[in-house]
Amino acid sequence: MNLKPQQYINGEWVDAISGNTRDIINPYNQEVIAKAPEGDEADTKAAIAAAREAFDQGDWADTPATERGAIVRKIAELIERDREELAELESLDTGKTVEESRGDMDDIAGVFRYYAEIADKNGGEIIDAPVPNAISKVVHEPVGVCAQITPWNYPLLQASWKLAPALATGNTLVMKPSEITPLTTVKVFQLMEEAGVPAGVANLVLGAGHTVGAELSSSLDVDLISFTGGIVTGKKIMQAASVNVKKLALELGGKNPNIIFADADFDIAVDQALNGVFFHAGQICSAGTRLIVEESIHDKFVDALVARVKKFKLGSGFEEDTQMGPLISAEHLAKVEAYVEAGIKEGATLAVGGSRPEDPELQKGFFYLPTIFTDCTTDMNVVQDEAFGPVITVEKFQTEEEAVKLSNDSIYGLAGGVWTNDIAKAERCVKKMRMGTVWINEFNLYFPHAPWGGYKQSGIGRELGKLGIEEYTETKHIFHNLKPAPLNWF
Ligand SMILES: NC(=O)c1ccc[n+]([C@@H]2O[C@H](COP(=O)([O-])OP(=O)(O)OC[C@H]3O[C@@H](n4cnc5c(N)ncnc54)[C@H](O)[C@@H]3O)[C@@H](O)[C@H]2O)c1
Ligand SMILES: C[N+](C)(C)CC=O
Repeated sequence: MNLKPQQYINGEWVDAISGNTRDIINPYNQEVIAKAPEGDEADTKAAIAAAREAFDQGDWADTPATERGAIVRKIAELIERDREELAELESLDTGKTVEESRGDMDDIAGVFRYYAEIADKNGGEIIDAPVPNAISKVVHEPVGVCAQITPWNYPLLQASWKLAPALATGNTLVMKPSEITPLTTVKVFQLMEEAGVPAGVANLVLGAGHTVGAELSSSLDVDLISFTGGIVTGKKIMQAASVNVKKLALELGGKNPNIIFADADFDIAVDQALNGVFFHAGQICSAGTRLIVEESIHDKFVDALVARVKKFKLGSGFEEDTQMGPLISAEHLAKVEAYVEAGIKEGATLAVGGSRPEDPELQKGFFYLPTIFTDCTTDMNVVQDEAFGPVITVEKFQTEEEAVKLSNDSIYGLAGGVWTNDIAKAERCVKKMRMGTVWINEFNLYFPHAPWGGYKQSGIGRELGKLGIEEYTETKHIFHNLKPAPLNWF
């Protein structure tokens, strides 16, 4: 690996002020692939000061949006140029297959391109004011200094959803990637420098959540915090951010229902139900881990899933025939194991999986077998809690109303799916499903043009699409009286 992970503060590549480092581990074999600086509060304060100075004294916010858009477009081109290197880094760091990482890199370049194109199409509007001799206009301005905190499962993809709109709209920023998967974010900051992002505009601090993340959340010099990660952390950030009433965007977890009606195309629904969960070993916020299957096809459907799951090829993300890689860390593996054990104790039936694989080749990695639980009911923790691993729970339903009711019985509201050939039924269901994204005869599809985010405890705000730009702008009303006159009241 050629990359030397460093922090990027005020246009300089630097180690941690403390000199501390953290080992970055390959989850496939536990080898140390890099040593990253372990920044802390001091590094974070320096990065915030640089971003503050660049916003308050620099030219970035006043740079014409077409010019900012051109730089964002250049970043997309550089990502496309270095696609293979980025994909391999992402797979080394996360364990996901290189094929998946290549797809991520294409999505990421697409996000930068999308925001490059709409950077200069966020103009204001003239209001028809209800008073004569006046001009009343609404303009959109950058929010200021943005803190951006990302998780380990889609490190660069989640970063791109924040970086591209923030830069396109003239903000300055400090990004903190997950401390265990910083590599592609470091690389993309190199590309941002090459693309011409001015010093101080985009800063990168590497380190832990309770130090770097907490400092970003509680700083009085940060105007907005955009966070993607777990619900527990999200709540802590929301509390810390109240110190100066920061603008807040939270993309949190999900426990996503996937409803299968008996009239769905059976083979397609089976195939997509598997894809909906087991990509990246289920470590996807929108994974369709909660299957809700019509009773009349339940047994046949589960049998078909189990038969397919037994043939999954687990292994290195760098081998072409690998379908599923390892989990991210020993700690996360232990969490998934505990979740499955708790499910068994609660009375769910293990249809397949439920342990680590025995294959000697896989013993050094954090592998867990794809797992399916049947006989599940909504009162079980295993149905309510996010496993964030390769585990499906299956519930049964008899009527459309029951299926919808089950799907909404959750503190989460990120995403959900419905499989049926009855168009009216599909539309009735998705209208009632309380989630930010709902797919009909599809699962887990996302693209830059459509907004992404959660209802209920899955978050606040939206990324992607035009709403993704709105997160990074303040709206100002300017009223200009062309014929001022005294009121003669006092
Ligand atoms: N809604 C979405 O689009 C989306 C996308 C990806 C992941 N997720 C969610 O992310 C979670 C998995 O990611 P994770 O384990 O990295 O989440 P996490 O909450 O543990 O960590 C996310 C980030 O927050 C930082 N952090 C931790 N404690 C912090 C604190 N006190 N203050 C500030 N920052 C802190 C971490 O260092 C990391 O960078 C899952 O719940 C998943 O559903 C959601
Ligand atoms: C938002 N998404 C689906 C790309 C990743 C969630 O973990």
